[in-house]
Amino acid sequence: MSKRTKRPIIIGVTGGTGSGKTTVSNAIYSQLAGESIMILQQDTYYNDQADMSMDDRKAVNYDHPLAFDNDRMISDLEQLLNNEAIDMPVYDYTKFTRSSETIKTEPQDVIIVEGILILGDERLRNLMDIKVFVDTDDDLRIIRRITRDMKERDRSLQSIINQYVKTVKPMYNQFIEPTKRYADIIVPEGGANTVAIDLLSTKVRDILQKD
Ligand SMILES: Nc1ncnc2c1ncn2[C@@H]1O[C@H](COP(=O)(O)OP(=O)(O)O)[C@@H](O)[C@H]1O
Ligand SMILES: Nc1ccn([C@@H]2O[C@H](COP(=O)(O)O)[C@@H](O)[C@H]2O)c(=O)n1
Repeated sequence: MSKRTKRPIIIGVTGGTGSGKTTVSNAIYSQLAGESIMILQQDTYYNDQADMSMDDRKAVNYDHPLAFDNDRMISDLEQLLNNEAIDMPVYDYTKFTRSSETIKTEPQDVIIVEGILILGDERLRNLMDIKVFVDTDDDLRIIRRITRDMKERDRSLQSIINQYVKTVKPMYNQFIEPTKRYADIIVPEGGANTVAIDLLSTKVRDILQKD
């Protein structure tokens, strides 16, 4: 596989929590195995909260645009676009902050940018070639989130319900759902939508082959 000389292709994949963004991104990644491709998750760019107490960290509204360090994410993306490696942050949900380690990440021809609020920032939108909104019913999303957060993010059922009612749902309605209008493609049902995943992978392969 030879590397392209052109600017990398950036695909933005957004949608509410539990909609299937990670599943869709991983499916596109797998379909394009053999190509030069990487995934950059917005979650790893949550603000660094190492200096805050655990109680204060738990009280943060993680579904508000100000919870993210978009400046760093944009600067990392620009570095990748300039063909430079980045020190990608690592996020630890169980500690509610970034880990002290970073992962040295080389630039790739295809960059999938995935996260709940990536289309809310015009600077991020302007970097994307294809913008995808994964659209899944709210009831399915909360069911999936409960299962996942109890298993993978060390959360209790009660804490998930409290957070959902207090911030996750209202912020989705206020900040995330309205970004659907910026999407080029709306994918119902997320990872189960193999037709949409095939179409997206074919489109990206097509762009790569034309260069
Ligand atoms: N179509 C599906 N059917 C059942 N479970 C799913 C489906 N898609 C995703 N999941 C599960 O739901 C959870 C959330 O999916 P994920 O892709 O991580 O969503 P997001 O990244 O949007 O939060 C994960 O545990 C995942 O395995
Ligand atoms: N410390 C944190 C950080 C984020 N969250 C929640 O994660 C959601 C976004 O990630 P998805 O994979 O579900 O899209 C977001 O809704 C935050 O509420 C958290 O609970 N704790």
